[in-house]
Amino acid sequence: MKVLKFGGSSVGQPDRIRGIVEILKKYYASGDHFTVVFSAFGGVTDSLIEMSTLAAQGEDRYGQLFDAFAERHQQAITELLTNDALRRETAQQMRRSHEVLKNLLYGIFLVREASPRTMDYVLSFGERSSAYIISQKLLEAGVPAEFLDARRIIKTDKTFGNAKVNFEKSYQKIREYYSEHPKVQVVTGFISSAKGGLTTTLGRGGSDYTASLLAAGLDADAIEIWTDVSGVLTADPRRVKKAFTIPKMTYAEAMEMSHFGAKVIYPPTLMPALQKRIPLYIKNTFEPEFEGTKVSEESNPEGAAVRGISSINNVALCTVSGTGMFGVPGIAGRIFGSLAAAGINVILITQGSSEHAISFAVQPASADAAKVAVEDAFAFEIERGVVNAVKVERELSVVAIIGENMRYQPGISGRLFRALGQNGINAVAIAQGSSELNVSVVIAKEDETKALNALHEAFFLSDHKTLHLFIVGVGLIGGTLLSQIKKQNEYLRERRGMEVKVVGLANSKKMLFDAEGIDLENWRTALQHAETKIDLAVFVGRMRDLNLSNSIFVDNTANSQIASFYETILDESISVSTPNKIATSSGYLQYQRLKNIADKRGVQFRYETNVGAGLPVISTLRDLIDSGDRINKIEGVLSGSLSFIFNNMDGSRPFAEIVREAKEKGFTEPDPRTDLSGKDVARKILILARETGIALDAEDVSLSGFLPEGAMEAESIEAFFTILEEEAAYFDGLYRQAEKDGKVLRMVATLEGEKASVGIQSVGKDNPFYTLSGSDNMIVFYTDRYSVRPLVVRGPGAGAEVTAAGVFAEIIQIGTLS
Ligand SMILES: NC(=O)C1=CN([C@@H]2O[C@H](COP(=O)(O)OP(=O)(O)OC[C@H]3O[C@@H](n4cnc5c(N)ncnc54)[C@H](O)[C@@H]3O)[C@@H](O)[C@H]2O)C=CC1
Ligand SMILES: N[C@@H](CC=O)C(=O)O
Ligand code: NA
Repeated sequence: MKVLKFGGSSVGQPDRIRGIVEILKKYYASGDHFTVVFSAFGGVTDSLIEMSTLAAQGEDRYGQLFDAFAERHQQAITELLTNDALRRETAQQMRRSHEVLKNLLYGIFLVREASPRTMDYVLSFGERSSAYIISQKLLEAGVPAEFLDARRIIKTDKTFGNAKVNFEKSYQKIREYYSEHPKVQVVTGFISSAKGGLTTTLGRGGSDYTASLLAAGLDADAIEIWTDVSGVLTADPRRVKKAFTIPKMTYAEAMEMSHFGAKVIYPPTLMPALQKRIPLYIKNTFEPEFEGTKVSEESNPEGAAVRGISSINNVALCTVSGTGMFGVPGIAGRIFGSLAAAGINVILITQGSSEHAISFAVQPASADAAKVAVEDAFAFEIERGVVNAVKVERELSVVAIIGENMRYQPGISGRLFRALGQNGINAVAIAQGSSELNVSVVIAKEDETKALNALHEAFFLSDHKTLHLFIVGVGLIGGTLLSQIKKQNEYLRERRGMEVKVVGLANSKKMLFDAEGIDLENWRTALQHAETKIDLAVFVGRMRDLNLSNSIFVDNTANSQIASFYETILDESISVSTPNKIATSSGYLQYQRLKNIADKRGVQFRYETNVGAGLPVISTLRDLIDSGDRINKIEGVLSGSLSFIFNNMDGSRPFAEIVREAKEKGFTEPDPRTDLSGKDVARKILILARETGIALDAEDVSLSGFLPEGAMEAESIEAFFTILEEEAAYFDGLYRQAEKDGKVLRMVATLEGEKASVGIQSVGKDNPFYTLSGSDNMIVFYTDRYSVRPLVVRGPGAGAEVTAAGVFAEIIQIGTLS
């Protein structure tokens, strides 16, 4: 025997009922024995409450509500039943029943009173109507169904509104009734009766309770709760898009999930079934083939540690503290005794081992009453200053991870707090049940959704996460990065379980946001037509307000203003990845500060492409240092554009033309003067010095350039090119001089001890830099371990594809770390 229950919105409309009838026909055909419980049609219970409230207030508007109620049921009969005789009979029976309700409401209207006892009677019309109509429909569909008014079998006391069940008597009645009625019983949920035939109701979740009582009374094999969601999900799908159905969970886990807000089942009412260990299935009326969730006593110590994540959206945290609490027995008893006496429900309790403070969370509406209750109880101590006034903090949420297997697996809390920390979410209070069934953390309410998503990723999708990118600068590097992301997204999704979403985009004119991810097919047009002018303060504000997990800010500009926002961004616990060298090569203190803020916030500040573009230069240096090597000297060709230019000088073309080509190939900075002056190289060796641990500033790098005097005074890039053209002979002379000696020109940067220098050199065949070609960079590390032969990193050190790829790889690394 199985007990099925269909509730609320899954019995909202006639076509949904037809779907349920299909499900039940299959059951019947399969030969299974079953009985089925129905709630009132969706919204009906609320409207019954409203009409009786209006009637009790003497408002004759109740009549309109009643008419709509009667009409809705008649309509359902007309739409559902096709057999004329059956339809007429059903309609008539309903009219008779509703006539009673109408008289009842009139009575309420006359005496201006709807007592709980009367209310229960009024409410019973909801379930009696739905179950009756559906039983008739089943009959018509060929299922030998029979309407059963649960008042005949479920017996309670007279606590109207929330009656206490007399289990023995009810079970006996259930067994008797079912043994005498072999047809498929279609039962009213929620309603019951007390001595004298008085109608009672079973309180919140009442129809689940009815199913549970029937199952216990009949020693059923299973209960199926059919609803409009696909079982119990790993998290609330409205907040966590990637939530998925939990296939199996224990009763204890299900209870814990529902305590923390998962509204799918209401376990207190399921107790009778749980006591008899009857497994419970939660299934979706809209997806009947889907397995849903099985709740039973089977535990699976091998399975995932965390079963689900849940939250309570709005709580207040009250803290009782004071020196007078230390080592004094009975304090907790008095606090919670006073709350119980005031009828205040406590959601969560935490106590520091110092015993100086006890905090508890309550519904915000109870916070003031809780404060008064506890302060009254401790009036004497408060007066003497040994206990402080109760502190109340509001606008908080509780998030909880739930699972029986947590007790077998160490490191769960570590993962929990790491996920929260990396997303800048502060834990206001922490509680862990000693059963280890849940760990709850109180956080700011505004962080709730982000926390749920971060935790969901950390526990369920460790091989699946979404990175949220905010990209400023969509020129050469930024634009290339976007097309690389677009091309690679599918691979990342499928092979790395990583979704890269660009949620913010800006150039020097406009900015654009889409929390669902900007379409990378059309971003150019979308950005061009975006409504909002660029304002980086506003951009950063949006990042903060969107509050998305795994947010990364990517700066693909060469702009110093953008760089000046890194501090705020990192402080918001958002990682930064950038090819822009401004922040890392400006003031040393600011550079240090950014690194420290990133450390403090547990986020990443990364800029590998600052030196050698996509080549692994900074990471190699870090690895050497971290593993205990000592850097004695770094020597390098660090400019891709200068490399290209020198490698292409052969006396046949004017210098300016080669520089133009370097610019067109995307090797130069947006302003090529930065490259040609040697400034870009100076910045790079400065960054390497800093990474090595040497506190240098830009003016400490000695730079000797090779441009003719006055060239850098050019007022624009074009004017600069004109000078380069005019000075063709000068550049040709440089080349010819080197060539005569069998040498080539190289701009070489050196860091030795604490001295950094940059200058042009003519190098011969014996020099390792001689063989470089194209836009090659070469960085040579002389260290204690690499002393006889140095460690060398070499390859193209500029260009759109390699640089964007370096940024992209860095983004993925940040994502993997978070
Ligand atoms: N080209 C290369 O090989 C390498 C370049 N880099 C660095 O990459 C960065 C980008 O270079 P490119 O893409 O060539 O520059 P670009 O000039 O092509 O693009 C710059 C982008 O930044 C935007 N932008 C500028 N100022 C802005 C502001 N105030 N607010 C918002 N957006 C602004 C522009 O609209 C444009 O979209 C530079 O910092 C450069 O040093 C680093 C390594 C290699
Ligand atoms: N303009 C730079 C690009 C890399 O930072 C260069 O030429 O090396
Ligand atoms: Na690099």
